Amino acid sequence: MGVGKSTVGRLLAERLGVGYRDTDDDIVASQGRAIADIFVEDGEPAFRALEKQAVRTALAEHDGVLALGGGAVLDPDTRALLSGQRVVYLSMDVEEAVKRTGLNAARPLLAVNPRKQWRELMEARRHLYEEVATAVVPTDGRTPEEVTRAALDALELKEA
Ligand SMILES: Nc1ncnc2c1ncn2[C@@H]1O[C@H](COP(=O)(O)OP(=O)(O)O)[C@@H](O)[C@H]1O
Ligand SMILES: O=C(O)C1=C[C@@H](OP(=O)(O)O)[C@@H](O)[C@H](O)C1
Ligand SMILES: [Mg+2]
Repeated sequence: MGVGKSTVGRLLAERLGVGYRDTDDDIVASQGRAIADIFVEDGEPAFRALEKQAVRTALAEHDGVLALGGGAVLDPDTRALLSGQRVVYLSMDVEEAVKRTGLNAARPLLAVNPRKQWRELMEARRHLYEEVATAVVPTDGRTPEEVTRAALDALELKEA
């Protein structure tokens, strides 16, 4: 969360001259509610079910760059769908994460004690990110443009 998937995903799509899509945006559009409201009103399991369907639909319909939410990889079927795709894992350390997400109430899982929550989520998820990734791109101390360039290099893709 907060590493720059949505920001860099959009830039990467621009550089490649392909479309961009973000499963969180798809969920917000189809539900007509913010992510935080879905968590509060329906709970996390309901959000994960929507997310699983959103990823499945986007992977079937969309040919370009797709940004996922940080928890999408928790679902084993989603991880299976990602195999055979180019998947970039953007990484950062906890202090950078707190800077990027600190004052933003849009991420319900970081609403209370963000530093501790972020560390715990990463401990639980890091191996899943590593499992699905075909490229790992560190983002600490890099601008979104620099991260995008590093992602293009890691994927061995050229700008359009
Ligand atoms: N490389 C970066 N350096 C500094 N800030 C960044 C960088 N990438 C993204 N951000 C900022 O961090 C916040 C979270 O970015 P976002 O793209 O929404 O992350 P994600 O989709 O991974 O949660 C935004 O305010 C964004 O402008
Ligand atoms: O990591 C997570 O569990 C989540 C990440 C968020 O997306 P970003 O990773 O784009 O912030 C969003 O899907 C939701 O708040 C849950
Ligand atoms: Mg995002």
